[in-house]
Amino acid sequence: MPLVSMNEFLPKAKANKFAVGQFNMNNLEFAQAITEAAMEEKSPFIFGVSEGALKYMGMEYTVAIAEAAAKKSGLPIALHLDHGSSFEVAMKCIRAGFSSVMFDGSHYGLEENIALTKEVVKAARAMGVSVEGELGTIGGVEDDISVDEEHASLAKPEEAIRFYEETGVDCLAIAVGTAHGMYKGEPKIHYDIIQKVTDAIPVPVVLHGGSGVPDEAIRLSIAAGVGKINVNTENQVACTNAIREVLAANGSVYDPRKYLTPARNAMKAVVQEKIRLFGSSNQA
Ligand SMILES: O=C(O)C[C@@H](O)[C@H](O)C(=O)COP(=O)(O)O
Ligand SMILES: [Zn+2]
Repeated sequence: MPLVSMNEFLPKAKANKFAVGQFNMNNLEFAQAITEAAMEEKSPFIFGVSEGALKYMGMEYTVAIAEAAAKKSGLPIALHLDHGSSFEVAMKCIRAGFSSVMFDGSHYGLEENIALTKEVVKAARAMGVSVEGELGTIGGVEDDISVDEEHASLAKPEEAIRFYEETGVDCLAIAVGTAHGMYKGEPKIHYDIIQKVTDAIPVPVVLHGGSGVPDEAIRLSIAAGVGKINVNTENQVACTNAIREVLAANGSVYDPRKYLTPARNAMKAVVQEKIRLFGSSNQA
């Protein structure tokens, strides 16, 4: 199966109240772990690739790995640019084979964010590629760039509704209290904002910063209208902890397969648990 746009599964997610996981791809082992977990769960999923990860893996390898995963699994998989910073980056990804892009204009004023996102939607739609937009500022560390809680700001429902109406994005990330990276305490999620936006627009709300959010908070977010959830840090932590454990037990190991296999298994377990929690098992 070729890579698909998020519109292959997000409308179904919104209608049937489940969420599709965006699991960030940082290297081959991440891609294998995510794909194996999704195959066992028969779940659609999204490979999220940040600009930093793209620089690390290289465009050709990234697209080739995602295409190989789609071909091997037969699952509906979207290859999605995560937090794309410009029209140019989005177009470069689409030309290389990405089936979905996020344009993150959240650091611009509302008018400029709308205008820039509209341009991306117009170009992407012509090529059958789905688009995610973002409104409000999500706290934490995203692709090595840190936004402290003081500068994080919640999305305003009326602005989010207007943003959707004017841009026509396929899903909308809004700041509702989650943050990128692990939490010190528990995140305070504003379900009322999710619900107000969900009731007024036909596309799902996206929850960024999915790592470390308690299961019940995830369930309540999905019930309020979240249809796509991004997870990266939990996989990074699982991967690195597994490697640390192997090397701590045997410092003379030098074959990467000896520590990357447990790392891959640990990430697969994380993804499988998330897929079950999100309710997307057997939705492929
Ligand atoms: O940091 C990245 O490279 C990706 C994240 O921004 C992703 O979009 C996301 O929201 C995942 O959040 P996390 O699970 O808290 O890492
Ligand atoms: Zn994010």
